[in-house]
Amino acid sequence: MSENNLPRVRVELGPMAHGGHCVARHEGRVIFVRHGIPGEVVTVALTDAGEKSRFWRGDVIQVHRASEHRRTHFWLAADSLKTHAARNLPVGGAEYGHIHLPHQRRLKNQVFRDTLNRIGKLQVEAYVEELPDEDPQGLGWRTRSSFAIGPTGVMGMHPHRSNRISAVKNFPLAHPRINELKLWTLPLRGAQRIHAATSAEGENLVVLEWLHRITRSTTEVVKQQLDSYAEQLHPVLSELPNLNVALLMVSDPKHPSRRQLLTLTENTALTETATIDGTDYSWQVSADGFWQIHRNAPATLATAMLEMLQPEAGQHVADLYAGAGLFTAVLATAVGETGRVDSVEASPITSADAATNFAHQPQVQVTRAMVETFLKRAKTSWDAIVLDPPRAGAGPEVIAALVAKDIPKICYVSCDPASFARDAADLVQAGYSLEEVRVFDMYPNTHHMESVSLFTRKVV
Ligand SMILES: C[S@@+](CC[C@H](N)C(=O)[O-])C[C@H]1O[C@@H](n2cnc3c(N)ncnc32)[C@H](O)[C@@H]1O
Repeated sequence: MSENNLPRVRVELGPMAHGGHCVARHEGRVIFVRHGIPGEVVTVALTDAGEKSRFWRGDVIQVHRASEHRRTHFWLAADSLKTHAARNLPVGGAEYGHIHLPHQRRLKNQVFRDTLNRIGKLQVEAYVEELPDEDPQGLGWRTRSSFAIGPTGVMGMHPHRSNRISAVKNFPLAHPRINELKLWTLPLRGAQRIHAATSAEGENLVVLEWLHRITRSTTEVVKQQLDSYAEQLHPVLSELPNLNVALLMVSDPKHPSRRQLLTLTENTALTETATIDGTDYSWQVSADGFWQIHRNAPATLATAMLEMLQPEAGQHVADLYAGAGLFTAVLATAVGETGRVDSVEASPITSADAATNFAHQPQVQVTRAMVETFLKRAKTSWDAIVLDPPRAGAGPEVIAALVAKDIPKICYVSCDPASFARDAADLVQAGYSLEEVRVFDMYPNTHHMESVSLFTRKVV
């Protein structure tokens, strides 16, 4: 038994797989092992090892033959060797932190290539690119971070696939301005989550969240709770540096659209800015609206999209899964007032941000709709589209609708190689060529990556 009283096995680690674990075998069973590096010989504490399970899961707790690419983890809370030795579990969110950064990128290369081959039967050579102005250790890039709050008011994070909360203060992947807020010193007891963000302009945002059923009969109770919490928080808020937006939010865990808010500041949204292809842009992004989390992601992704799609003045294009309109803004500049951009987003909050952001650009039409529904209703087609779906990907229904529209160029922005491989295979099967793929190390020290790809309609 390990220090955590978990059963343990000694194995040699095989290749890195999609999801951030190495694949190992023990007595005929597959084990998904986190916190290792392919080729290492390690002892694994089994965190999930049901007799009937098809495969097991575990964490490396001891290294017998170390990879030359192993380094001491930069963060104790996520260090598997040290947390297990202290009878604890590593928190998620920095599961590649024990690997030198260049080797993290080599592993992501291999995972991207293998996933596209295994799921999509596509042969793709991609080189994982570092973002401009990246920290040498890959730290301090997250402009958005969320933390759990325990029953005693302690701020923390969850270990992988666990409900436990391990206390956390400074989060090395978070932007230094988020750590400077010292969120753990706030009176947090009673709340369930705290979210923080810092904009490109250096303005900060804090949202305290409670999970609570919201019905007609609880509305008044919830309001009283928020008012009483606001009284506790008011004196502390003035101490927080550059605080631009502070919000208390109660969300109904069963009905995510039911929320009650109390705003403690004049503003309810951050202003994000970026310079792309020589033009300065700004976007309003609401406290709980979507924005890319790496500080250099907006400019990097939008530039890659422009280079691939090369939209021209007068064209009719669409930005699907548009969020607050990162790609919409640069597309609107490219097509100009004689062109048209359809910007489609399902979230009411983020779509309202987009409506505000493009209120004075007649060439942009913002539509709040599910992409599936929008495509079914659309009577026209487009010269080119951008597709930036959530992790689950666009899916067969959307891909089939796009194929039916016979769109010459599709730029697919993806944060998940597996769903991208499935959708890419469907596009290729339907007659598109995968012309170009770029993969970005947009989430250093985690297993995640982002890709931007261009598909063109084959001329027959
Ligand atoms: C990965 S984000 C991209 C947002 C934007 N392109 C950006 O870079 O800021 C995906 C967006 O799709 C939205 N979304 C998710 N499912 C959707 C659907 N079925 N139809 C429309 N929008 C959806 C989410 O609310 C989110 O804003």
